[in-house]
Amino acid sequence: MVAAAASLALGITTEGIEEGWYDGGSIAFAVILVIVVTAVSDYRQSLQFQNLNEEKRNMHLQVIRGGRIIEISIFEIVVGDVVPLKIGDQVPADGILIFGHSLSIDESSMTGESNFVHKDQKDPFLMSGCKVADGYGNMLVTGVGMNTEWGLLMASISEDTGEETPLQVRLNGVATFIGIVGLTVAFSVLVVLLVRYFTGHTKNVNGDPEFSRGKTGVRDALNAAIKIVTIAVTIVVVAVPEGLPLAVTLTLAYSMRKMMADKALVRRLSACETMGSATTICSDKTGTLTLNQMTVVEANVGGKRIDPPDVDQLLSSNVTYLLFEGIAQNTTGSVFTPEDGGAKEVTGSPTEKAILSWAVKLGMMFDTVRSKSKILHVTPFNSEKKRGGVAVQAGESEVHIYWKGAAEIVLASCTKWLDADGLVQLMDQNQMDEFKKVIEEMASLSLRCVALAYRSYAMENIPDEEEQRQQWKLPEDELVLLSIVGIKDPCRPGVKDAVELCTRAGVKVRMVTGDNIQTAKAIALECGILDSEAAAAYPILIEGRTFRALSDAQREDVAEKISVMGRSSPNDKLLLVQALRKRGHVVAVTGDGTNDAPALHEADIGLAMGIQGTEVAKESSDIIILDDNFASVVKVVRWGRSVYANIQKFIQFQLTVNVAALIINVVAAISSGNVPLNAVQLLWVNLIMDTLGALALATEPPTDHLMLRSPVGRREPLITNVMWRNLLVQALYQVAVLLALNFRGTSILRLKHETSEHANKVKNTFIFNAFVLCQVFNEFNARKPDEMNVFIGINRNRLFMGIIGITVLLQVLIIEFLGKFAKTVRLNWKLWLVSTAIGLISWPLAYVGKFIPVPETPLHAFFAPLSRCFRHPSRHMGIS
Ligand SMILES: Nc1ncnc2c1ncn2[C@@H]1O[C@H](COP(=O)(O)OP(=O)(O)OP(=O)(O)O)[C@@H](O)[C@H]1O
Ligand SMILES: [Ca+2]
Repeated sequence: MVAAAASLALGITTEGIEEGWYDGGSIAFAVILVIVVTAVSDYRQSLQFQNLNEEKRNMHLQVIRGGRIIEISIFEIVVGDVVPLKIGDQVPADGILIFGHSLSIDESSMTGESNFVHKDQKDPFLMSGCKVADGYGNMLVTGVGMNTEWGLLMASISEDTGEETPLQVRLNGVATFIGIVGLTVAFSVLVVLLVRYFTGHTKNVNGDPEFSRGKTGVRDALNAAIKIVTIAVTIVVVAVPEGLPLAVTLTLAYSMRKMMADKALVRRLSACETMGSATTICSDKTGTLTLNQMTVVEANVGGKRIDPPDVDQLLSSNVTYLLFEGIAQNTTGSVFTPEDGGAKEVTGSPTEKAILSWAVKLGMMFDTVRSKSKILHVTPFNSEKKRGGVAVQAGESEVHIYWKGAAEIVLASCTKWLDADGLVQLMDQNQMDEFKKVIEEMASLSLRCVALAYRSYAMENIPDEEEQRQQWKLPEDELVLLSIVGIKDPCRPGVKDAVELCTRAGVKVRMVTGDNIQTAKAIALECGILDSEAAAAYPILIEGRTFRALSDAQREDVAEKISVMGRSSPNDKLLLVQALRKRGHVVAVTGDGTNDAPALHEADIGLAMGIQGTEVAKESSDIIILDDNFASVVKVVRWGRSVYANIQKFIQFQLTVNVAALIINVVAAISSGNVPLNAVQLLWVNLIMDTLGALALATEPPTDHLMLRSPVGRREPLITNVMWRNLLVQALYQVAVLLALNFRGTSILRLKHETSEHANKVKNTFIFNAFVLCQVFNEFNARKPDEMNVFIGINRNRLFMGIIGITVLLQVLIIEFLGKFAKTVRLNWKLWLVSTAIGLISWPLAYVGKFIPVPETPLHAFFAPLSRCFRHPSRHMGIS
């Protein structure tokens, strides 16, 4: 802009207002164009991010209206709604607790203190934005939106989306490096040109020196000096790759938007690109690899295998009474019976729903059973303990304690069992083995096993005081086994293919599940995580507690081999992630539960489940998988790789232009004192390669090719050897052709018979045109740095074609009609043809160039010893 203003002022004073404004005007215009295009695309990006943020805040939750549980968006919640809360939920509005058990709330987001606050009748106030740390309950909404504490808090904080991703940081490094090279070169050119001019070494068209002391006026000298400065400034502008950050934001924003359609909501921008370099995925089983549509298909009650229709004949009423009471009271789900006699609606977590539906089929009347007894105390289910219990008052002084949870864990606490006639039998070793066999059989059918047990307890042993009762721990020994149920949760269709895709892409898939190890194995075999029964041995198949017991070093060794971890607690997941990361893996982890938060946090990319995931898990995650599907996780990998690849394409394209433009201008400036590409032309080239190039290359959709190579991991350099090769081949070609034209152009182009001034103009215009066309054709090459056919899928990328079209159109306009601004002259059709041919050659050249083998070791590794040589002595000196 300074150069523009200076040359505008000078132009007008020297050549008059009519003619003189062209020079400065066109520079100003070019600069303004660059600024406008950049600003517009920046603005569009920020709009998109806003939409995504809106989407991020749009939580779905369940509320009770008219006794019925319905699902609504958080924006639709109103005062008077009753909201059921369970562990991991975020309190969606301000409200008061109307009933609850062991409910404790993490108010750290409001108060900043991270201790849990117990909520009951004495302290029933719930503030929106807080998390449920334990227990469950119902709250009545009393305030929403801006009328809540949270709303007030949020209004005072504006969200910060200006974070820089690791890729951006790395790119800034590259950009700074290129910028410094550009500055150095520009400065050298400036010095050389100034020296040459003022020592009278430059000749005008007539062959006389342009400057001779005493003869040349101050104004002419100043004019020339400004021109030289303008050239230097332009070289800087060309060299500084300001399009790089733009390309990153463009790619990320484009991918984010497209990923939404692929059911992945990106919470942290950098996760997109990190996901591309993931080397392993630790996936949940339930809901991610399976459908999370659970149904009880096997059941063993009273030691007998039963099917719903003939319960009455098989089981005594005593058994069904205990069973139903245990199921109806020891649950966070519910059954709603519509008044008009429609089908019963069962709600709750999938496991709960399966068990409730099964009991309903057996004839359980949910409301009736619930009203018969009173809940005294609850120990909610969590993934750590893998069981949940409840104490209910059954009679005057009798208390029943029910437990429900992971089958073999509950079974281990049983000392008796209830037979089909309702008689309590002692659990001898034989019977124990019998039940274990039942569980194993169910598990090998890939069923999730849940055991139900109970015990009687005397009322007087339970603390009377409400407060003491809160501290009271439900007894969990000497249980009487009631039933073992096997719940089927089918494998998701498409998961097998997704796993295979990952394996081919060099990304190892590991299953980490809270489920029984046999169940886990059966599902892993089904979806291809384990390829054979034989492979399913320690340590490929491992139980959480075995892994937990290892030493840190052993754990690292074992972690790499693990394919399936069964009966894991959320902490085991964390240990696994830590071990893998220590081994240099880039780890992606999926999680749903509240206790998964640490593992999600620790992982390079934490993926939370959108449907089953708790708010806490979502908040610790980087990406939310909206449909809980493993296949979507794999799509995220694909997108991540595409982000990385697109940036690489753009860098290759841009560096080629940079290197070529710099070399040409520097060589020409130093040898002849003139540059073939002037300021306006260079600005135009800059626009093509920075802004338009970013637009064209950043939005390449991902291809399957991306999933055929191994992940880049943590250490691979941004500019690979393959890219250097492609880049150098093209840059050398361009430099050779254009320099030949620059020095021998008049004879090569048969311009001998023209006046030398015109010949020079035609020559320079031709060089400019050929240079731009080289870039246009090379833009195609940049699409596929490592594939032979650079045109695959080109018709699907409309934006790319559009931008190429616009670039060519503008180039024609500039040469043919805007010659005054760009200092060009019209070219005849022959010259157009020749310059197109020069550009076209870059296609076969790129093809042939790809046969040049490149070393595996990254280029900078060769320089490493060199730079170490330089660094060591100085360090030595520093010490002494
Ligand atoms: N609501 C529940 N009540 C009692 N027991 C349950 C309940 N839900 C699950 N279980 C038992 O706990 C076990 C593991 O639960 P956990 O929450 O750790 O795993 P998950 O998160 O469901 O599975 P994954 O880790 O594969 O996603 C299940 O195998 C089941 O036996
Ligand atoms: Ca889980």
